[in-house]
Amino acid sequence: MSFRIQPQAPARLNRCQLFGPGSRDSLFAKMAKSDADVINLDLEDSVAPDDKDQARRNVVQAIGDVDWGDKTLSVRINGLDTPYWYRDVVDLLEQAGERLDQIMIPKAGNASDIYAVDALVTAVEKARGRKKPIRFEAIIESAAGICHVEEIAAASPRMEAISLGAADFAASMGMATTGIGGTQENYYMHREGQKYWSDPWHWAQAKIVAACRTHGVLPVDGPFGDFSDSEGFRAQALRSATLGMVGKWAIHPSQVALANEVFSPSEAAVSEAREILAAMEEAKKSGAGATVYKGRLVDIASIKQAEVIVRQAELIAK
Ligand SMILES: CC(=O)SCCNC(=O)CCNC(=O)[C@H](O)C(C)(C)COP(=O)(O)OP(=O)(O)OC[C@H]1O[C@@H](n2cnc3c(N)ncnc32)[C@H](O)[C@@H]1OP(=O)(O)O
Ligand SMILES: O=CC(=O)O
Ligand SMILES: [Mg+2]
Repeated sequence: MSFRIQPQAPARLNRCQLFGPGSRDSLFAKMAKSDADVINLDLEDSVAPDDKDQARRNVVQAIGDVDWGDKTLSVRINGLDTPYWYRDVVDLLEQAGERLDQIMIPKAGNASDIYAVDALVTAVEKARGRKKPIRFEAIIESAAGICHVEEIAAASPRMEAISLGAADFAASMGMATTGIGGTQENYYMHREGQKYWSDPWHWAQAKIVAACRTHGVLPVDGPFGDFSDSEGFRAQALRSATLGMVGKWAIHPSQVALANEVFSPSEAAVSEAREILAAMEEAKKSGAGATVYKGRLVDIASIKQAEVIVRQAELIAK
């Protein structure tokens, strides 16, 4: 056991991140009125090359003009392999108001990618006297990104969240699919005439969760492309939550309520967690480190497990 205490991830709700193209400004007010905890205005892959400049102008304007309530407001800039990203950063920080909370860095491949954006953001913040430091979120969506996810999580004190981007990740890995997340037809085990579908995203998700938890960053599941398949979305989100992720993207408004539901602990789960904490308090009085709750072992580790659920419930109740 390391003597270093595992840092807490930022105490903010991140159950659903709703995306919308920066080129579709008619969506911004609808996004602001949604129940998503985080809004991602996109300058990257949902915006056609010819629309990049207009999308950037739309987003700069909307950051100040739209009432975003108490949501975390994030803009996805273009990748560092494009000619657009530096202009995204400079215009956002020079022209958009202090309401902007976060910049999302796509296709992060190593810590130097985060360092490069950090250097530019830091310079413009100082030059402009911006009071609120911009936070970062990154997307792991390449073979390099997943190999270097731990150094990416640790790359800057600005880092607050990391998502898995299933579409670009699949392409970079050479995966034989055009699906964005979810069950893949050909990824199954076979036994006695039956197919048992497995989860090709599992290992990448688990690796992201471990890197994030090591460095106090929020792990988030990315897009689920088939927005007409709500049960598929729910199943994917439940698996992500079980693995330790705190939320999931919505690429259509119909996915917001689903994500909020899955990443909010149920009343039953919260009651059970509180009962476990109470049972352990009783055990402590008699000097015991372990006791029996509903016929099963609970011990000091169970306190930490229960606290994860209670902390999330308290954040939601705020
Ligand atoms: C792999 C990746 O990089 S994922 C991240 C980048 N991708 C994105 O940002 C895409 C985000 N989503 C979208 O652009 C759109 O939802 C699309 C293109 C998928 C579908 O758009 P539409 O065909 O307009 O969807 P649809 O007709 O079902 O919309 C229903 C309603 O929701 C609204 N709506 C659609 N998308 C959004 C959104 N992202 N946020 C808020 N409202 C939305 C529509 O304006 C419409 O509103 P109305 O009932 O008042 O007319
Ligand atoms: O950017 C997201 C992805 O899935 O790719
Ligand atoms: Mg992508």
